[in-house]
Amino acid sequence: MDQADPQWKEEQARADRVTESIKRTIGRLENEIGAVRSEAHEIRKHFWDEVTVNFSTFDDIQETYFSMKQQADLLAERERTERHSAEYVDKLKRLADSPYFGRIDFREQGERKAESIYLGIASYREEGSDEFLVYDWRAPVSSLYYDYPPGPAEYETPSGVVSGELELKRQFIIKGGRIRYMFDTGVTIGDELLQQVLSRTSDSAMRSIVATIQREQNRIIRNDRSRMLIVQGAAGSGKTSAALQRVAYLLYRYRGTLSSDQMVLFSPNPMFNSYVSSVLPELGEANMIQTTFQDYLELRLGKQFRVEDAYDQLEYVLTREGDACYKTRLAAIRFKSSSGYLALIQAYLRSLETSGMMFRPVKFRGRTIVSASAIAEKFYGLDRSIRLANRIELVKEWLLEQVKAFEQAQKSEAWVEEEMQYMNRTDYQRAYAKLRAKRRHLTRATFDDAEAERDLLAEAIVNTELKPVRARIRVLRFVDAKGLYRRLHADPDLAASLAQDAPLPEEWPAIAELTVRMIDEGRLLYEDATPFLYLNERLKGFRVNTNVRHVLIDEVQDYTPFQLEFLKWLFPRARMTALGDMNQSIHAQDSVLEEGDPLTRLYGPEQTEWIRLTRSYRSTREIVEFTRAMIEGGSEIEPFNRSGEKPSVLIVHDKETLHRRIGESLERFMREGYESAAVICRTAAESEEAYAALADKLPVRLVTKHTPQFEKGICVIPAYLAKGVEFDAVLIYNASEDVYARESERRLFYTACTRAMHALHVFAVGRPCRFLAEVPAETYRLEQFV
Ligand SMILES: Nc1ncnc2c1ncn2[C@@H]1O[C@H](COP(=O)(O)OP(=O)(O)OP(=O)(O)O)[C@@H](O)[C@H]1O
Repeated sequence: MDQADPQWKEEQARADRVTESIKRTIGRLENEIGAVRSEAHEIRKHFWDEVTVNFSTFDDIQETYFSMKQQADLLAERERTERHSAEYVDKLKRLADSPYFGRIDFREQGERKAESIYLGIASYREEGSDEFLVYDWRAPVSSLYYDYPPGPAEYETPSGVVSGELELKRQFIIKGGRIRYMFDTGVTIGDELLQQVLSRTSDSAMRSIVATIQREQNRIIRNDRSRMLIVQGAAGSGKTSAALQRVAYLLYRYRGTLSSDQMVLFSPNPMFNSYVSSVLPELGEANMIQTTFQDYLELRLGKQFRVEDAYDQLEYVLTREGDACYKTRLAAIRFKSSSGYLALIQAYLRSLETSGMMFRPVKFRGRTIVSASAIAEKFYGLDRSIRLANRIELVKEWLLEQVKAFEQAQKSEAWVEEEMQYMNRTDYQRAYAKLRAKRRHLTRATFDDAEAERDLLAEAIVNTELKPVRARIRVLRFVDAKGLYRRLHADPDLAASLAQDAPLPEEWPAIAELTVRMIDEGRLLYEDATPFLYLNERLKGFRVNTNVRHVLIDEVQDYTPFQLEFLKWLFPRARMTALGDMNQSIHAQDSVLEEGDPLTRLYGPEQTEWIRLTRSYRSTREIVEFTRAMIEGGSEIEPFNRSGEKPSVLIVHDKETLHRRIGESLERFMREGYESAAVICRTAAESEEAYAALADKLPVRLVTKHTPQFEKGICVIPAYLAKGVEFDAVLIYNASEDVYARESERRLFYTACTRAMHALHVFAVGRPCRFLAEVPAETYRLEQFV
């Protein structure tokens, strides 16, 4: 449709009316905010004038308290009103620029006339009017827009299903109040608009997809039945986008009972956090909590061990093939990430209920207050039906009592006498004042009594000195989780006797030896971090977070069954949304998305729902046709109909030519107006090499695991850090057969190539790797440079 069309004119006239109305409301609200702000200012200024302060009697104190509280409440109320109105004004300003993106005409069954419903990022109606000029995209009726082409349609409301006929579906792009594009859609929604949206160059960050959400994505966004929602979707199929829209939807659907700090998104790395952080604010919502699993591990284990991170583990796998322990390490990663190892640890925990617990003695100044064996005796003397963690709690109380008895006995020890001699006057008086406060019956006369005085001071000294002992007991330091984990590896019979259902891998003796060596060096390998933490928490009682109601895990294929089990324990009141693509699992372990389906087992099939996404929106048809040929089952991936140039495979014979050609491609991409390009490398070391070769000719940035911010421009990045993000143009640094030599790197390579939106250049020094050899020749252009 073009601007001369009478319908276009009609729509523009309506858009003008709506924007004018919104602007009027903004003006009115801004005045109101001004008034409330100055009222709050006045309250603050005259706060004490309005408060009667009198502390003479109990009644006066009470009155003072109430009058202060009244003033404070008044102030808080004004501040709240101001904040809410300001937030609403921000939302309205966005609406004034682009009030809506869709219109549906829906005729409800039994009605003669259809109602026109306009959809935008928030609802809007004029004050005093019942008519919604704009409906929030999350309102029940709005789902018609996403779910149906014109024809019979229905939508769910809290009070039941509403059926009828969708007579029109129209899409708009409105900017600055002007309609830029307008389409009526036929069969599927959004194709034309989606074309528009997808063909532009990338911003520095991810955007909301509110105007073009697809039907399958809408199922993810509005799903509020299942405890566990698993989304298995092809690269670029909109998993992350749908997850973020889902957060916005849930905040709307459960407004008043659900807030953004009750939702947590687990991201693959900190840079990804910054990449997605503007989507929710763009929709006028506050961001959920964003974190990484690594952050959590560091927080919990960082004091006890030097914990290897996921990237160092991956770098090891990719670069240290010649290492003496390489095979052992690979076997360790595979086994320790499996459900079999989880079962082994669970069997170990069960066995500890009857025997084998390890404790550390409670000591003070080199003397044992309670020995490890006495603790064990107490522990196993307790009723065996009590859970491990509860028994440990009881032992804790018992130990504190033992320390109390010990404290009494210590008062007459020589060291106490000695300490007393060294006490200066201030310490002395302070100790006395403290004791006096504690024991109100203490009188001056008692203090004069030398014997009593000595006794009291001795008590104070012993008490202070024993504080750290009690603190250690309270944090359960007497439970030797490290020793227990070590023993599982050090005692060859133990693991074998526990692993009855799932046999140990044949490399177990070597794995066990490696783990013991690491623990003795104060180190914990990444594959041991979560299992160790799991054992520790199950023994000591999980520190759970009951506030969180929704946990979203992106790139779930890179999690182990352990980590997922862990998150389930950690957030006992949360629903989980797990999004992933098994073709993008980059670690050496089996992916949870395929290995015996541990994801479904987590909450059981009744509470679990799977949604599959097969359409890829990120890349052009040509790029999808090229990349999908690299993976098994790739033919199921459907490209969205958007064309671009064919990917290029460029073969060079030396690094010098490689760097020159990469430089030329990059210059061309920038000339063509691409805003972001990435030279994707296999490892951190290769990234450094590429960066060193390119940095003096081009404005490139090197991305490392510490890079916090996603920015546009050109970057050099290892493949595993490019997970989840996208670039207008991607250049694979060196896809030669000696670089990507192993079958196990297929998915890493695929992940790297699928980051490209519009252009993909794959370089290879010498013969290209096997993954390229398998791709049909007609899907790419081959260039050779001598
Ligand atoms: N319905 C949609 N409308 C417009 N753009 C979309 C839609 N769905 C996805 N996209 C775009 O496709 C690109 C890929 O989306 P997203 O990153 O969410 O996919 P993903 O499945 O998480 O990808 P990956 O697994 O490869 O990281 C993004 O640019 C996103 O904006």
